[in-house]
Amino acid sequence: MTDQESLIESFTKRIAALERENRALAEEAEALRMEREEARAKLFESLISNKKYLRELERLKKENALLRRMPLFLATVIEVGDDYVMLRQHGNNQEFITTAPPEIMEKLQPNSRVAINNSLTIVRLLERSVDARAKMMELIEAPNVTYDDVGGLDSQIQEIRETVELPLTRPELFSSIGIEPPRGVLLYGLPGTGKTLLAKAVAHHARATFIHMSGSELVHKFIGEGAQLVRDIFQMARDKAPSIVFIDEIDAVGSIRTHDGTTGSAEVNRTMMQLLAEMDGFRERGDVKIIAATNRIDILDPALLRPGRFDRIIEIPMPNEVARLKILEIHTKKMKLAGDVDLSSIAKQTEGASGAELKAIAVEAGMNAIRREATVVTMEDFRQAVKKVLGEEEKADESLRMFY
Ligand SMILES: Nc1ncnc2c1ncn2[C@@H]1O[C@H](COP(=O)(O)OP(=O)(O)OP(=O)(O)O)[C@@H](O)[C@H]1O
Repeated sequence: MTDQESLIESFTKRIAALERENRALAEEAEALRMEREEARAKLFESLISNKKYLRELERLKKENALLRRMPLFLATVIEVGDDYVMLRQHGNNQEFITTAPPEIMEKLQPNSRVAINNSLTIVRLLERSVDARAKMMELIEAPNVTYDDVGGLDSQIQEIRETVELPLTRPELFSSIGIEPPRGVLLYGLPGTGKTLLAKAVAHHARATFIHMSGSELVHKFIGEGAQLVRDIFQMARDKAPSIVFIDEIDAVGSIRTHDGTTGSAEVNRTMMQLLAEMDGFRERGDVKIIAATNRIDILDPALLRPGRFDRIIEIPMPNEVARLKILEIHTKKMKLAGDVDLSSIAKQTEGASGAELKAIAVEAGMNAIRREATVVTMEDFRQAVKKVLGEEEKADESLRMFY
């Protein structure tokens, strides 16, 4: 082969290779073009569906706004399942099963309060009311206070055991004898004498839920909501039964002074009427008991004291010397006391001190020891504590005298 011929042959091969390469590139370009077309078609499709979704969203928003404007009803959640909610409607107490949008559903819990529309669908979770209710009451499953923590109230403990504890723990005793179990008691006495403590101890021994509501908070903090809150509290007591509803400062709700004809008094009266209705509705439900407490039995509305409302009215007295010693022993049980500490002599010197003040004396004596960086509490720590706790009160009394 001549040089020229071999040159031609090599060119021909090169041309054939370039042609193959060219074809491959053209095929690749075609595939890319197809892919781009497909992507463009998909984009177009999603733009259309996006528009459709936006329109649907707009429609749902309008519908939602409309639903929110329509009168809504109140209900309390009883049970939450995976895809259902059981509610009890306020007012008619009807129970039913419904659903809620996922964002509400995940926040629902038993006892949440919700707004429902005409078709009984949940449209809102009412956070504020629930918060208010949670703030105003203390709920303890079974308080860890026992009768041993209560000093000097033996006969009162005995009475409250018969009227509150026994009907909760042994209801059959009452039904077999054929008498109606007591529904509740009223404790009255000066501040700090152990009324709350005693109520908690009963709840402990009866293994009952302790629901604490403050009469004065009910009236002063939750203006306009009192009656509803009373209803809610008793509903919760029924849900958490066996339970004890402890109404502290009941005089704030049920005092004779609340009948002065003002708007405020009408509101307090409504709360009081609701309370009486709840108490009267208790006849058949043996597993919810009421313990009410007051420092001012003298101003209590006679309607509350009428027979049949409270089964016993129990006085919680100021502790005498024996009781004061018992209370001091209770509150110094865990303290390291020096050999010279004579609790009986402290009990003698503290005439007129309440249980709460005796506790304050024990705590203050402990603080004195800590301040001295000592490891035991001495009689001198107690002497100073008595002076501080009871002395300050005298000073306070003196300053009050200016107003007499
Ligand atoms: N009899 C008592 N035995 C032991 N501790 C007591 C006694 N009385 C009061 N205390 C102590 O004082 C604290 C306050 O008492 P508590 O709240 O029970 O009084 P209260 O009668 O309910 O007062 P208030 O009428 O002001 O509500 C108790 O937690 C307890 O530590």
